[in-house]
Amino acid sequence: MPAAQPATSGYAVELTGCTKQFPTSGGETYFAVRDIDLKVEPGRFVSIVGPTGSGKSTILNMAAGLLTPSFGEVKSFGEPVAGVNRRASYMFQQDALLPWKTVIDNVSLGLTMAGVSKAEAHSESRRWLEKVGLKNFADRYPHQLSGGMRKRTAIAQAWIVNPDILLMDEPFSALDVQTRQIMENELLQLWQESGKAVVFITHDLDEAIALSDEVVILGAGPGSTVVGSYQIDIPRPRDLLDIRDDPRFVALHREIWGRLKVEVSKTYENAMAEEGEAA
Ligand SMILES: Nc1ncnc2c1ncn2[C@@H]1O[C@H](COP(=O)(O)OP(=O)(O)OP(=O)(O)O)[C@@H](O)[C@H]1O
Repeated sequence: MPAAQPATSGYAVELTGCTKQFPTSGGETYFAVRDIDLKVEPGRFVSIVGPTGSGKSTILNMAAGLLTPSFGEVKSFGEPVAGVNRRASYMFQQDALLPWKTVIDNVSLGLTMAGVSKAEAHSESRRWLEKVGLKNFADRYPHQLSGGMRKRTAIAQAWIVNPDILLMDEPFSALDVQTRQIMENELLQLWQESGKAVVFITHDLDEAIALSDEVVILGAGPGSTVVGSYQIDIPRPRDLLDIRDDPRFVALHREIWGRLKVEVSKTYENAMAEEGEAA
């Protein structure tokens, strides 16, 4: 199995002064994010929350090495990220399961692509399928799974390669509320015993507070920047099914939402103004 690479010095993810601009169809430049500083220590769970279009996915893509910043620098464990960040696995909102492959072959993919034999990859996949409660579904195809089961498969697929960093872009947003809370609990259990860094994007402030050690807030775009960073000092282990009644959760939610709602309102007002101009 590919062992986790030795943790060299530095943060698991470190963005310094990162700006990303895109060309617009009118030949102008659009600043998605500006001067982003983000530091994620190894083993920490950090969520990024912000209004729609504030650049959350852009930041995650820069951490993954899928996008290069226009200005600034991205490092992972002290090394500049050039090309795909090999220390990280990525989990998208839409899972990346291959419909023509069984669950076990989907989970094995990262290992077989790394040159591990199919027998060994299957044996490791079975261990992971047991961990995520899918051991009796190894021979099913993705279309035969519920939404929660697909997410469990995607989690096993991302974790089996033993990355040091998990980059998760709204992984549970398509699930119903109950399944989502169960998946969040399962993710936390896996993460707690793993020592991996997680960067988690969500629109849902409840989810961000419940899961994280730190919640980072992005401001309204264009040219979004980090407008707040909050340490979530709710003790672990946490039971996510009851955490929303915890007085500390309620207090943190009030404080962070007080900041976030200003940015959400600005985004809404900007969108209305643009619609007005276009009319
Ligand atoms: N490849 C691209 N070309 C041009 N503009 C882009 C590109 N990718 C992103 N953008 C723009 O950059 C801004 C930030 O996009 P991004 O998807 O990172 O935001 P987000 O916060 O993840 O959005 P959402 O919450 O809606 O998922 C948006 O205005 C988007 O339209």
